[in-house]
Amino acid sequence: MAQIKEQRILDYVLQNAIKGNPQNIVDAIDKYCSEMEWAMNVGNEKGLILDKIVSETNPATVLELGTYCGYSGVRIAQLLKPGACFLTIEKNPVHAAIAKQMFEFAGVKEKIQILEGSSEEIIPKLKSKYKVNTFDFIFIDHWSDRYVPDTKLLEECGLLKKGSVLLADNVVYPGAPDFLQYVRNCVRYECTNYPSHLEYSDKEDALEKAVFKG
Ligand SMILES: O=C(NC/C=C/[C@H]1O[C@@H](n2cnc(C(F)(F)F)c2)[C@H](O)[C@@H]1O)c1cc([N+](=O)[O-])cc(O)c1O
Ligand SMILES: [Mg+2]
Repeated sequence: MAQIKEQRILDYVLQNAIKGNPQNIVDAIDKYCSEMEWAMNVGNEKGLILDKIVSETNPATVLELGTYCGYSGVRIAQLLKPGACFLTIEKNPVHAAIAKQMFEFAGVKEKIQILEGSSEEIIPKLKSKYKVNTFDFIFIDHWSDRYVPDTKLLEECGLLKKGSVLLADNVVYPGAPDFLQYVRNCVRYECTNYPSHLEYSDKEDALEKAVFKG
């Protein structure tokens, strides 16, 4: 038995999913986490909402905060047009190593770059070090107490442009009340709530979309 849950999820995928088939890998993670061990992947119910919003946005530049095992990274990467730039920030080196292997197995490693470190240290360097101008789509799925400070940091660093789409997971459970309060009361965002359920659970949860108005 692998020593940590995230390694067991990766092992299950490597042994049971079809290499180079992103959707099959996503389905395998969902099967393992619904039948064997719960894990904090966005899951399929919220994942289908994520897919729809990514497809509608058709982003050329994507940022994800909170890679974890790479589940949402694989979901998003398979929807991106050729040449799109996808950066994902992960603070935990063990999670980053697992996600890297997940992306390799899924065949999306050329589409997505894992940046290891904290958001507060990496976001200010994105323009200079990673040649990013602005992001078309940002998926926020890290610690909920970082949602507001990181959103403000993205604004301050000039990484948002008119029409940039921010999509935040878990705004109901575990909850991000200060984020909802911030984006819903700020004239610079147009917000939409997408009620759903917590992954692999019947608990209520929701995604919040906040479009930056410039
Ligand atoms: O805690 C949850 N998510 C936190 C997610 C955390 C993941 O994001 C990474 N991170 C931390 N900082 C950064 C950055 F980017 F700042 F560097 C990245 C952490 O190392 C971890 O891999 C969660 C919890 C529940 N739940 O039901 O408890 C359900 C969910 O869907 C969840 O996402
Ligand atoms: Mg989440």
